[in-house]
Formats: sequence, structure tokens, C-alpha cells
Amino acid sequence: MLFGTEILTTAQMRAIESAAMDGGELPGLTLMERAGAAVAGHIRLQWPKPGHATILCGPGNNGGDGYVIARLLAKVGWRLRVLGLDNIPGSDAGDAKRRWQEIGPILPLTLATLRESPVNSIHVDAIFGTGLSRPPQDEIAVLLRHLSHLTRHENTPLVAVDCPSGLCMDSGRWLGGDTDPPSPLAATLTIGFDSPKPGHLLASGPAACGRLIIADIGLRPWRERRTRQADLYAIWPRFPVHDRRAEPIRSVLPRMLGKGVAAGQPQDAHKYRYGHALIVGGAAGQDGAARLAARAAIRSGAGLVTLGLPDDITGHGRQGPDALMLRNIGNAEALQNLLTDRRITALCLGPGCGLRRAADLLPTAMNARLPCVLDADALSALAQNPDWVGQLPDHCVLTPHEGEFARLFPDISRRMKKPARHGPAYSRIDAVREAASHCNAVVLLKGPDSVIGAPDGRAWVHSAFDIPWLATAGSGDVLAGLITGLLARDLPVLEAAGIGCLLHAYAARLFGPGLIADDLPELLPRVYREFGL
Ligand SMILES: NC(=O)C1=CN([C@@H]2O[C@H](COP(=O)(O)OP(=O)(O)OC[C@H]3O[C@@H](n4cnc5c(N)ncnc54)[C@H](OP(=O)(O)O)[C@@H]3O)[C@@H](O)[C@H]2O)[C@@H](O)CC1
Ligand SMILES: Nc1ncnc2c1ncn2[C@@H]1O[C@H](COP(=O)(O)OP(=O)(O)O)[C@@H](O)[C@H]1O
Ligand SMILES: [K+]
Repeated sequence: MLFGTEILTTAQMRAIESAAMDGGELPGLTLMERAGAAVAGHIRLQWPKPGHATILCGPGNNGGDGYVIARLLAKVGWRLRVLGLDNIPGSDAGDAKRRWQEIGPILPLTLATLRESPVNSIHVDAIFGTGLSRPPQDEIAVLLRHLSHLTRHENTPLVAVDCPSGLCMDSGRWLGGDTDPPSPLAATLTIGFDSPKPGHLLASGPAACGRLIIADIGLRPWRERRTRQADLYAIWPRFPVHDRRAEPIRSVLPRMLGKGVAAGQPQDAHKYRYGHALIVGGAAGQDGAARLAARAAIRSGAGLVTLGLPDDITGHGRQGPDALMLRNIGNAEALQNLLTDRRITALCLGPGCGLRRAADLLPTAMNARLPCVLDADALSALAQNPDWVGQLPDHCVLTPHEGEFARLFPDISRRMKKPARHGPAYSRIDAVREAASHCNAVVLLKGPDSVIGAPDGRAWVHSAFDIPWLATAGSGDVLAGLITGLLARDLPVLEAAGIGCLLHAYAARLFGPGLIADDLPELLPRVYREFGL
């Protein structure tokens, strides 16, 4: 299933550009003119009154875009200072540079000339784009340090062409050398071309890019002509969907979830048709996490949800929706007995379970060969028993946050944290794909940039940088329950994890700041309505 907007790596983007240019149908200079025009257009939308702009042009095609932007802004009355390198770049950028030189001068791209720009100037960063292969050095590194200061501490507006310079577009990490540490820029606006790149959405990318716009520069036919199936999608944010093979979220969700199910079940439905989710919780006093998960599972539209608790279930009184069924699961044997009920279609182990109980129940849960979500304490139990990782059932989702991920996959985590010295740097997508393939399960690495990866290499990215209030105690438990509910409803495993992640964050977006985890399940009916269910 394809879902959202395709994300292209820099290598894929280059291949598509080459295919377009090689056929002679779309010359490089035309692409560069379109890219420059898109940026100039967005600058004019953001600042309708012509003002002062300082355009910083690098050695490659990103610099070429900069010269086009300068020419187009000059035409409509902007006052410009263009800073560039004393070189003749490759043919297209060279042409763009020469065309600018017919209009105005090029000052050296140095700290001294940058400092002479008027304080009210907007700055346009066309130094490095997708071609950055190593950390910026020498004079450019010095200049970027100053630009970083201007954008982060002096509110200087910065428009980044394709990406803020120095950012690795395959990972969202700043490239840094031993002598030149990274200089993080904070752009006001970034205009990327054709499709988002991983670097726009991951790690430092969102904070560096500011508002992100993806401009269509006419490459769609060549993107769609590729023979290899796309395998990387952004499920949020949503960009204008320009890929025929990627279905917009609003049309996919009703089909995936069964139209009308959430709002009121169709006449031929009975509760077992929508699955039975079992959430295994912990002792009284620690059962809040599992209750949150169970609430989310029942609000997801699962037909039945059972909450399995270790002690006398009457002691749990009347907390939680009466619609939940309570069962006593004191030990692995009791779990085994309950799982003989073939109507149970998905299982969640971990939230509020306690490490000992999770470790005790995990082998039985895995043996059930049911679709399952392992979260929290179940992940810690798994990390303590690495042999079990190879025995996970099919249709299993692991939902670690970064700490749990590091315990489960220490080598992969170390690689992800090593300083990024050259591009393409090892990314969260690389890490999740490797982890998913290692354990043969879907891995959802949580965070402001969640990555969901399947063992076959398909991956989805969800960016939640706009909703920091989602990082609240218990919100991960709600996510685990929601995914379990969707699995119980028979959604394929990658889709259940991805759609769960999307609906969870969408609820947080609707609520706004002040959110507590208890609010999330209660918002699901509204989320479903928003998606036309
Ligand atoms: N292709 C197209 O049709 C279109 C492309 N478009 C635009 O082109 C951009 C990609 O262009 P690009 O590939 O020329 O790379 P770019 O980002 O300008 O930088 C690479 C240059 O910098 C150099 N360099 C690298 N690292 C360095 C360092 N640390 N310190 C110093 N130098 C370093 C590197 O040289 P080298 O590594 O060979 O030494 C090379 O010269 C893309 O982001 C988009 O804006 C649009 O116009 C749409 C059409
Ligand atoms: N900075 C952030 N901005 C937005 N969402 C975040 C951020 N950090 C974490 N999240 C999301 O919040 C949830 C937290 O889950 P988790 O770490 O398991 O917390 P808990 O254990 O308290 O439930 C996840 O869905 C994660 O993706
Ligand atoms: K740039």
C-alpha cells in the first residue's frame, strides 16, 4: 500500500534529474530556471514589498539556482547583493552565473562581505544543496558560523534553497569535521524541489528548514517512469500529492479502516468482525498505562477489548470504560489459557507490565503467533534476552523510543549517534530498516521524527515537530493500544503501525497544548470524522 508523499534520497533525485536531462526533453538549465523561479516566487509571496536581499551562491547547481533567483528578484525591483565564489561552475550554473553578471556584480563569498549586508536584508542560502558531500571548511565554514548566529540569535530571515547549507539531506544531520564543528542554521523558509528528502524531515532537519515548501519543477513523468517501486513515504506532513501511485491519506484511510465502521457499524457487522484485542497490564497502582492502551484500542474501532490484569480484578473497581472486559492473568499459564480463545486477534504486552511480569509472559505471548505490539517493559525484557529477538512472530510491531531502541539494538544505535563526517550520513531510516530486518518485525522508532520500518525495507516517516505537547506521560501507551486495535481489525502490520502513529498525532494536533494522554483516546472519534469515516 502506498500512502502519503514519496520521499526521495539525494541519489534518487539525481537519477531522476539525469533521466530528464539525458533524454534531452528537459534541459538542466530549464530545471534550474524552474527551481529559481519557484524560490523567487515564494520569497515574493512571503515579502510582497520588494526589499533588500543578500544571495549567497555556492560552487555547484545550488549556487546556480541562487543566480537565477537574483536575476528574477532584480527584475521586480529588489535591491540585491550577490555573493559568489571566484570560479566557473559546471555548465548550467555557469550559464546562470553569466546571465546574472549581465545585470549586476558578484562580490566574494566571504565573512567580510556578508557582514556588510544591510541589517534589514533577507538572506538567501544557495551555497550547498543535495550535493554536499563533506563538512564545509575554511572561509565557507567561517561564513556559515556567522550566518548561524544571525539566524538563531538576531532573527535574520533566511530562505534556504533546497536545504540549509551544511545539512546532510539524506539524514537531517549537520556534517562536521574535526576542525569545523557544524553551524546549525535556522531558516525561515526552505523550498525543496519535486519531493521531500529525508533530511527535510529527520533529526535536525525540521528545525533547520523552518517552513518547508516542496515545489513542483516538472519532474513527475521521470519520477513515475522509474522501474523500481518506491519504498519510502512521508505520512506527515502532507505535501501536495503529485505521485499517481501514492494515494492521499483521505482516500486511503476510509478504505483501510472500512467506511462507516468507526462512526457506526454496518448492518451485517457483529463485534467479532472488528476483532478482539487483548491488552496485558500490570498490578493495581501501575495499571494506568495498560488502561490507556485499552481505551485507545477500543476507541480504534476494535469490536472487543480485554484488559488482562494480574491480581484480583474486582479490586480495580469501575475505572475505565465499562465496555472493557477485565480478565485475571496472574501468570504465563493463565495467559496461555486465555489465548486458546481463537477470537482474540491481536495482543499488546508491555505498558505498565513491570519488567519481571513482561519477561515472564513474553515467551507465551510470542508463541501465540498472533499480531502483537511489544512496548515499554516488553521491549526491556526483549533487550535482556537477545535470543528471543529471532523468535518474534510474524505481524509483530516493536514501538521503542530512542532509549529502548538503544537497549534493543546497541550496535545500530551507536552507529546512528556517531558524528556525521561525510554524506550521506547514517540516518534514522537506515537504522530502523536495519533493526526491522534484524528482528523480522515492524519497528516504530518514536520521537518527534518517528520512523516506521518493515523487514522488507519499506519505511514511513511521520514528523511531529509541530506538536511537542505529544511528548507527555502515557502518550506512548495510547499509541501501543491504538496500533493493537488496528491490528485486531486486521490491518496489515506496517499500515497498522503507520496509521496508528498518524491518528495518534492527529488527535494531539486537534487538541493543542495542555494535552494529557487521557485526552487522546477520547479524540479518536473526531479524528475519524475529520478523515471522512
Ligand atoms: N541537477 C539539476 O538539474 C538541478 C539541481 N538543482 C539544484 O542543484 C543542487 C544540487 O547541485 P550539485 O549537485 O551541483 O550540488 P550543490 O548542492 O550545489 O553542492 C555541491 C558543490 O559543492 C561542492 N562541495 C560539496 N561539499 C563541499 C564542501 N564541504 N566544501 C566545498 N565544496 C563542496 C561540490 O564539489 P565537489 O564535491 O565535487 O568538490 C559541488 O561543486 C540542488 O540542491 C538544487 O538546488 C535545481 O536547480 C534543480 C535542477
Ligand atoms: N518532541 C516531540 N514532539 C512530538 N512528539 C513526540 C516528541 N517526543 C516524543 N514524541 C511522541 O510522544 C510519544 C511518547 O511515547 P513514549 O516515549 O513511549 O512516552 P511514554 O512512555 O510516556 O508513554 C510517542 O508517540 C512519540 O513519538
Ligand atoms: K542551500
